[in-house]
Amino acid sequence: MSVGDRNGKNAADEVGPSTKGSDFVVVANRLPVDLVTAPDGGTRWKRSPGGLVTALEPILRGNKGAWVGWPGVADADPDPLIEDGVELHSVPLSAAEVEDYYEGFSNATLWPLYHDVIVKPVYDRKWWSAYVEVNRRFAESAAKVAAQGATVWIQDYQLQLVPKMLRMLRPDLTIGFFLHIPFPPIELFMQMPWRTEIIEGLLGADLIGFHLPGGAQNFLYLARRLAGQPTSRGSIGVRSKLGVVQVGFRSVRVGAFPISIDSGNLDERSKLKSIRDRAKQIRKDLGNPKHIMLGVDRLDYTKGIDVRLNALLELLEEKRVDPASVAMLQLATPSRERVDSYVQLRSQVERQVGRINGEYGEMAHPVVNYLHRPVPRDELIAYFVAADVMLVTPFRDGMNLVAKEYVACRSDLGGALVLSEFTGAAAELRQAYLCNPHDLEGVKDSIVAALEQDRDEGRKRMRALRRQVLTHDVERWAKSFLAALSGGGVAGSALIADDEAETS
Ligand SMILES: Nc1ncnc2c1ncn2[C@@H]1O[C@H](COP(=O)(O)OP(=O)(O)O)[C@@H](O)[C@H]1O
Ligand SMILES: O=P(O)(O)OC[C@H]1O[C@H](O[C@H]2O[C@H](CO)[C@@H](O)[C@H](O)[C@H]2O)[C@H](O)[C@@H](O)[C@@H]1O
Repeated sequence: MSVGDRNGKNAADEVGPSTKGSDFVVVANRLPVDLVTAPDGGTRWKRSPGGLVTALEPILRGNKGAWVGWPGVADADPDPLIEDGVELHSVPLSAAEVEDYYEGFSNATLWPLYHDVIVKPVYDRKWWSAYVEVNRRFAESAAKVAAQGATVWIQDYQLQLVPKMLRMLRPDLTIGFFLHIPFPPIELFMQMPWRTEIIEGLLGADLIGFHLPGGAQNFLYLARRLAGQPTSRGSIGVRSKLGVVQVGFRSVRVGAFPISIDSGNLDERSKLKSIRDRAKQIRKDLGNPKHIMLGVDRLDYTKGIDVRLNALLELLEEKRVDPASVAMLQLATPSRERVDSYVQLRSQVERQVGRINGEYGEMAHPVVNYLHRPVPRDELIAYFVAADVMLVTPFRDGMNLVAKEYVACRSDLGGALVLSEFTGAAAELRQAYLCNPHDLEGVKDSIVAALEQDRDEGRKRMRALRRQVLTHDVERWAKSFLAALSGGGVAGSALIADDEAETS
């Protein structure tokens, strides 16, 4: 489905946006579209249904829904597309805004700060101004699109000021916010020069969702401390026991809603003969090694790609792994390529791959096969089916959907998952080979344990992992958040003010 070309509309989609507005609006940094080059050389917009879109599409369709977001390219402003009752509204960004709001404040300030300061966050006043300005534009766009009394669901760290801005423009709306990345420990968040503005921005929502109870708990503390609002005490549960911040007459609820994937669909696709055959072919192409190890990530310093490569190098050096018996495949999707730390990471990873292959590879048989590009969905599923050991070793990750995707694709109960304790997924996938990415010896031991696992032990682990992933899919995530937003869920009771909190 196309979304209009760069300068005009696609004939099929020449329908104006709804005049009364939408009853359900998703606001996210990105629109679910890609700019593609057509055979005639022209550029066109094509829908790109990621996990979030898949989860929300039925709700969007059933509720005269709309999606507000940036089309992902500087200065692009495609006309609204309407299909099956879902409208896509673009928020255009200039090249300077992409630099200051997206690459700068979002991805060189917030991203590293919220990921345990793995690289040093940059605090730049110009970037902050751009962040405020772009958040205002998103809020204004959502305010125009939403019908009277509509529900608006704002996504992620790029848009933390939108809840408050939108509430001021449209007090009639029900506003939800979900943070897809970790909410940092209090002492790290306190570095942020604009910390109070961010907390107050989020408090414009009626419900603020995090992946894990710990993030929600950190937020409650900061709402007391920085915004001076009384909050509930008591622990927050997973999809239960919500916390409360009292903001004047409004009760803002805070909870943990771990995201997931369309696990049923992956499970089904992974059983297709075409995918099974492709998995066999991949093994053959890799020289029929005894073990295939796989990494699938955006090329991001949070993902610990360097950790697993270091672990593999040492295992080869120590002869705990035989280079003739393993092949590793590392897929690394290019990401945020103009941000310094990402440029450096790419050189580092490519140096490590070169070193391992230089020392341990054979002609036409490298130990590490490295692809710096995204691969088509079915090809990725075939890699998951082929991989004996899946390596997921982030230093910090909000959830990590790749870990869940691998499990969903293993209906054969084969394979083993090595998973960092510092991912959101580790809270649910307890039967993985869990490891601490800061402890290289521990990572090496986990890899060896996964490579050498007994077949029955492996099947037992995979069965338990699959039970979790297949019963907790992305639809359940969306429904549980939206049910809580519309008034469900158990709120914490007693409120606690900052001065009491300090002494209790
Ligand atoms: N090289 C690749 N080719 C295709 N899809 C990829 C590739 N790398 C990552 N993905 C997909 O991108 C998504 C990444 O999600 P996740 O693991 O949660 O991390 P993040 O959102 O931080 O990148 C997954 O759905 C994964 O399958
Ligand atoms: O939009 P980009 O800058 O290209 O980045 C891609 C997305 O990365 C982040 O993903 C996070 O969300 C996942 C789903 O909740 C979660 O599993 C993962 O741990 C997070 O890192 C980011 O949060 C998105 O906004 C980006 O679009």
